[in-house]
Amino acid sequence: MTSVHSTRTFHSTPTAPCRRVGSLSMPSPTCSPPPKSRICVLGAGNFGSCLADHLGDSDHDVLLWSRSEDFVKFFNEHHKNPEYLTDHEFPECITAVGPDLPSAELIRSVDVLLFAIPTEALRETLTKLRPRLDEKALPLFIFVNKGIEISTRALTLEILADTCGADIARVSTFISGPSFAKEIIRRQPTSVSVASLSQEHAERASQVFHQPWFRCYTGVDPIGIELAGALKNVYAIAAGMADGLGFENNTRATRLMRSTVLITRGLGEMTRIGTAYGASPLTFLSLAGVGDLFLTCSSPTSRNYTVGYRLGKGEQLDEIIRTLGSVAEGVTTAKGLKQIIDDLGVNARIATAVYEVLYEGKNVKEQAETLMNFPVMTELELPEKNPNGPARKLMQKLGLGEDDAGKRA
Ligand SMILES: NC(=O)c1ccc[n+]([C@@H]2O[C@H](COP(=O)([O-])OP(=O)(O)OC[C@H]3O[C@@H](n4cnc5c(N)ncnc54)[C@H](O)[C@@H]3O)[C@@H](O)[C@H]2O)c1
Ligand SMILES: O=P(O)(O)OC[C@H](O)CO
Repeated sequence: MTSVHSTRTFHSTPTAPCRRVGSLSMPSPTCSPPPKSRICVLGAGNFGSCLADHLGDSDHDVLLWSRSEDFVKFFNEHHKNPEYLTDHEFPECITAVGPDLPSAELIRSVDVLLFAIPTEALRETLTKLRPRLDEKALPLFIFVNKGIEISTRALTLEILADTCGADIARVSTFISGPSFAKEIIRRQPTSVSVASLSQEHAERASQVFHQPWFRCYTGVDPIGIELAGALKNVYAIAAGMADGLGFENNTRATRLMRSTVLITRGLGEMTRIGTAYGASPLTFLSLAGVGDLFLTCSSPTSRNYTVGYRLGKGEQLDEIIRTLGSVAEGVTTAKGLKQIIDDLGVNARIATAVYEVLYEGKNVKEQAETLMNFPVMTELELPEKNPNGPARKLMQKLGLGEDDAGKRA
């Protein structure tokens, strides 16, 4: 078995921090600052850009890869992103690279590869990167996407195993939690879940990101963390739909009441699906679980909530996607999730209703009425842990046994 990352020591040049704190005045870190790392962020959309900015501020050397030649030129000249977060001025220590994917030489020179591209684009990107990886000097792999691949229903952990192999997947790390790019860029306090099958790698990734304004909490249930991040987007679409419908009264208090019910019922549903899948039910109480669900279901800043809201107002999905200007992963995830729900035989009425609006042309108002007309039901039910669930099969693909899965879930 290849010893992934074992030969790698992080760059640790002790330089004076070039930290710029945004609108919020934050105290200096109480812990010692993380060693300076060289990081390549893949994806220069909203999230890749804001994380590059945060990491640059945290005194790391940052390369920001984009597939657009125009972006690379514009960014390096003006230190601004021409398409996303356009008002923000980025620190000069961030260099844009691209449009070709990072070369083997560039990858050998970095400590961290941070992937901030949509889930649907990952398989292709990782497949192309694989031949450029030097197994003796692999960087730390970190992923922040929140989705399920439509055609395979795979989580990123599985996409990674398929494209880069189990050794890399076992030590890759997933960051998820309530975190809007627009707020991170303004240094609003943010806290996230950081999970890997390897606690050591989750801790390393956390050291790279952790600051008083960006707090990291580690865990070893990446399957649960990935599911939570992907599923909350589907419930955010549902919450947006409910608010878009308005039900005659759309005061803030009424909207809050609607989203509170959806969040609570959505959390139960997410936890049921996750448990049947083989994740730990506890993971859905994390920042990536209920934390992100609360944020995304109750904020118009969310693109997924916005998709739902505009559907509730009667707009067509094609038109919403065409004009959104950014990815809403809940739309594709709803499709993969529907297959997972059917395979697992889990009761997931909200996610199913969202799927039927998005892909079967069902009417939003009728779906809401159907949900509200279901008879009395047991409020909380958790399926038995499924010993043959998808998580177990994924663990086997990663060369890990039942005991390993059991310890984590
Ligand atoms: N924006 C947020 O607040 C936020 C927060 C947490 C997580 N995320 C997650 O981060 C991921 C990226 O989101 P975002 O907000 O940056 O989206 P975005 O739409 O703002 O940007 C997506 C980026 O990915 C690139 N991209 C798309 N397809 C690609 C392909 N085939 N190959 C290479 N690059 C490709 C685009 O060019 C763009 O730079 C999503 O999975 C999202 O769920 C976003
Ligand atoms: O804008 P959304 O709906 O993709 O949500 C962004 C983040 O996932 C919120 O944590």
